[in-house]
Amino acid sequence: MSEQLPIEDLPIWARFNNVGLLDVKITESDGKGYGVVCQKKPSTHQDAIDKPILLSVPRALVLNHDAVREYAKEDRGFKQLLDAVGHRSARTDILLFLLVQTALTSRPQHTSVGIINPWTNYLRFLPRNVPVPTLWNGDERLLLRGTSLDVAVNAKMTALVAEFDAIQSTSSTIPCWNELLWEHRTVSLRNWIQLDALYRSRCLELPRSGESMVPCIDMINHSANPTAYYDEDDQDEVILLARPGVNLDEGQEMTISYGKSKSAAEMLFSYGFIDQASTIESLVLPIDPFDDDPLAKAKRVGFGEAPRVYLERDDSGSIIWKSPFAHLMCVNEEDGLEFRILQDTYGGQQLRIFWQDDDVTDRAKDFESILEGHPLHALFRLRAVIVVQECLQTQLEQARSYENVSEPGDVRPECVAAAQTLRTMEVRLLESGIEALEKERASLLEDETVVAYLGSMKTTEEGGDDQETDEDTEDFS
Ligand SMILES: C[S@@+](CC[C@H](N)C(=O)[O-])C[C@H]1O[C@@H](n2cnc3c(N)ncnc32)[C@H](O)[C@@H]1O
Repeated sequence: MSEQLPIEDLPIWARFNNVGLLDVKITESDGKGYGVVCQKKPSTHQDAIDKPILLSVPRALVLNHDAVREYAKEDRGFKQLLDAVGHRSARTDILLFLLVQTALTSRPQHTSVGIINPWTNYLRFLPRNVPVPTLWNGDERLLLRGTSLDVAVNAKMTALVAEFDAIQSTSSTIPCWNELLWEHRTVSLRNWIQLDALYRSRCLELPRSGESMVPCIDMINHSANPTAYYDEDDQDEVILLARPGVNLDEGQEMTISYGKSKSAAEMLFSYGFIDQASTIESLVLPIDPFDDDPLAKAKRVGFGEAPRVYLERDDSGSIIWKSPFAHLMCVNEEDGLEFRILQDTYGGQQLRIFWQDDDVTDRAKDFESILEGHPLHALFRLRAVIVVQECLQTQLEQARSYENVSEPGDVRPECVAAAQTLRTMEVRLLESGIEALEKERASLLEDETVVAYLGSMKTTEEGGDDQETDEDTEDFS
């Protein structure tokens, strides 16, 4: 990337591009990078007397999937690139656009491809370092061991490398793009990782236009008690407004909420910080089918998404958990589960999941409710409870084993602190989760269908093999 532009020059860029920095300025904010500060008590806007507009951005500057498609209509070269390596997701198309802008800022003089637009220069104002873990160094990422982000961040790094390699290998076969992007090493994997971090940490969910990057409004920081909010007005602009009842003073930092339902792990992953005042206590963990389950592969493929356990503490302090896959893991052919390969109309084959002879493939994500009407539901639930409890226990042991490990090598104190906060929050939730599951297990063991089932199993086993103990019988559940 070419040299970063000083934030003091942003008002000039804003004026050229019709961005209204009304009563606000963008400046350094203590420990949070840049921020938006109220310059004088906001004046009222003619169209909204009681809603002072603090910042307005023309729609033409909003960057989202539609904007990238529009840009491709004007720039045939970019369309060629997009057709060759894009159209995989909105995110990758937007990152591709930003990668090209990055290259254009340090364009070798003789290249002709690529059209300069307002984002080419805006990108030069954005911070090079975003504190998200994908931009932590290898030693810093080790700090995440024992947290739910360990696997997630490693998987993300692998995905970023694969995305970048695919773009490089295909686009280097197009001479003009090879010249701009690769011949002079204008962009690198580091740029791709930076752009991914910028996108994730600066994307806003606009009420009408959906996920978008909006210049200048993306300079506003988060608070659990925000003073401002953004909206889209009838003049086709994205605007920043003071929240009703908020009295802004000169010099006061404006803040918005980045969302109330994000976990600590999501906040750290997407934004690089954890605000304990606004995160919900929740956790997502991977879960693996039993090694000795002959249907393990079919269950994984048929389920159609990564098997997970979701754990959350709700507003009243109660623990809620959910894991449709754990329920699927715990039923088998003898319970009424079946997998069939069906031929589709195009001659292809499809793996379908059947439960009690009903095709439930399209409802697999809701396998917990599928089991609900069954007479042995309590027994299936008990099996799932045991599986999930074990999963939480393993994660808790891992988290604890890294609690007092001394920090490896070259690590920044802010990364140590963020990883520590995450681990502490996750340990607390895991402990509560295990306790709640223990109570549920005890109560299910008293359920009359479970008692009857376990009793019948015991009788059968005593008849067949005198060596079996009560404990073995219980484990079977
Ligand atoms: C949308 S940008 C906001 C502008 C940003 N501060 C900048 O320098 O460009 C989001 C980033 O700002 C920082 N940030 C925002 N709110 C924060 C907060 N409450 N505490 C710490 N960092 C914050 C984080 O680095 C986050 O990834």
